[in-house]
Amino acid sequence: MRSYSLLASAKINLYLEIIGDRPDGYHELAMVLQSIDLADRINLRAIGTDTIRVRCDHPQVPPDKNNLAYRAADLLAKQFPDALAKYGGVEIAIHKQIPVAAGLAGGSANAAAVLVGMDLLWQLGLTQSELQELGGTLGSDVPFCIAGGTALATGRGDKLSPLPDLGGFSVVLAKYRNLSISTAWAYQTYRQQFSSSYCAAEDLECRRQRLHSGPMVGAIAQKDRSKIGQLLHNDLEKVALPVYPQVLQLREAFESAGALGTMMSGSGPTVFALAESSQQAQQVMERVKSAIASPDLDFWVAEFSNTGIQIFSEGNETKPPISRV
Ligand SMILES: C[C@@](CO)(OP(=O)(O)O)[C@H](O)COP(=O)(O)OP(=O)(O)OC[C@H]1O[C@@H](n2ccc(N)nc2=O)[C@H](O)[C@@H]1O
Ligand SMILES: Nc1ncnc2c1ncn2[C@@H]1O[C@H](COP(=O)(O)OP(=O)(O)O)[C@@H](O)[C@H]1O
Repeated sequence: MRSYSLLASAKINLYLEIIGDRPDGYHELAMVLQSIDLADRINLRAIGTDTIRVRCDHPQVPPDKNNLAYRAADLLAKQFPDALAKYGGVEIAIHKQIPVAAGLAGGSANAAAVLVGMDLLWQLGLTQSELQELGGTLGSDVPFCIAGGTALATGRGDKLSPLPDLGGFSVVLAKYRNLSISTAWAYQTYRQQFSSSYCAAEDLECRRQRLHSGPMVGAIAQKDRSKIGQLLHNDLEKVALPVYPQVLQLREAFESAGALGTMMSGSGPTVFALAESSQQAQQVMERVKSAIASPDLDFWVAEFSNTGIQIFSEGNETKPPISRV
């Protein structure tokens, strides 16, 4: 096969707790990550020359070496020079639906899709854990984006334990179009403000005591939707909401809109709310739209998904991914 088309799912953070510093300079985390069916389309095509080309239809996404999708292809080219010589380079076309720098892991999902797709294109035969090992060198969220579904993520977010699938949840997401939050800024600011309460890397007892993800994991095991809604948590809200009053206002509007629960996703600024059905999600969205009448606010209604990456060979297409509403 000379080309593949893939769908790369966004994620939301149902739970994000910062435990302390890590020797590698990152933060030790406990997160619950969830794939949703808001997805980018990635088309991969073998090309004659030994180059990597990226095209993307989003003005904020660099179509060059800084693109995470490019970096994923380059990583494989360096690891497997014989495959590059045998099969040639690759053209990566990215059709963005996932908003950029939004806390939804769009770039990580694109890198995950390139790793999964090029493994097929170059017939490398890598296992999922080998792909995740490679993905972890590109970004902390990439291993989850390869696996997808519902997972507990620890370490810097790259150590995954699968959790039971949470089918049947709908989710409404909202983001101010021209507002982005840098992940590095969010963690750095958290460190500046809260590092006095961090557990030291070697203090395992402190780390164990700090961890509060148990009730959320229990609620997921029981598929207790209202409990899951109540237990949503994100430590990064503590730095983002005071600095971005429009995100705080959005959170408050969702809080009053009758959803199961609401939270900022990852480093933000996207805010999401969980609903029992797509009908309830639509109602929540309409209430928030009438509470905040801003032309700069974009909304999406999506469903929880149990896959990270979906693969289609050329000509084997399915319904188009979710788009903005
Ligand atoms: C916050 C989260 C929550 O899922 O997602 P996003 O909001 O970016 O989607 C993740 O932790 C982001 O993962 P990802 O975006 O892959 O992060 P990376 O590229 O590995 O790191 C970006 C920057 O965030 C900081 N970082 C990241 C992960 C971590 N455990 N500790 C950190 O301190 C580091 O300063 C790093 O420079
Ligand atoms: N393929 C890609 N898709 C989106 N953003 C990308 C990509 N490659 C690089 N980037 C850059 O990565 C940064 C983070 O984007 P993204 O992954 O969408 O956000 P987040 O880390 O909040 O989930 C942006 O500044 C963007 O320019």
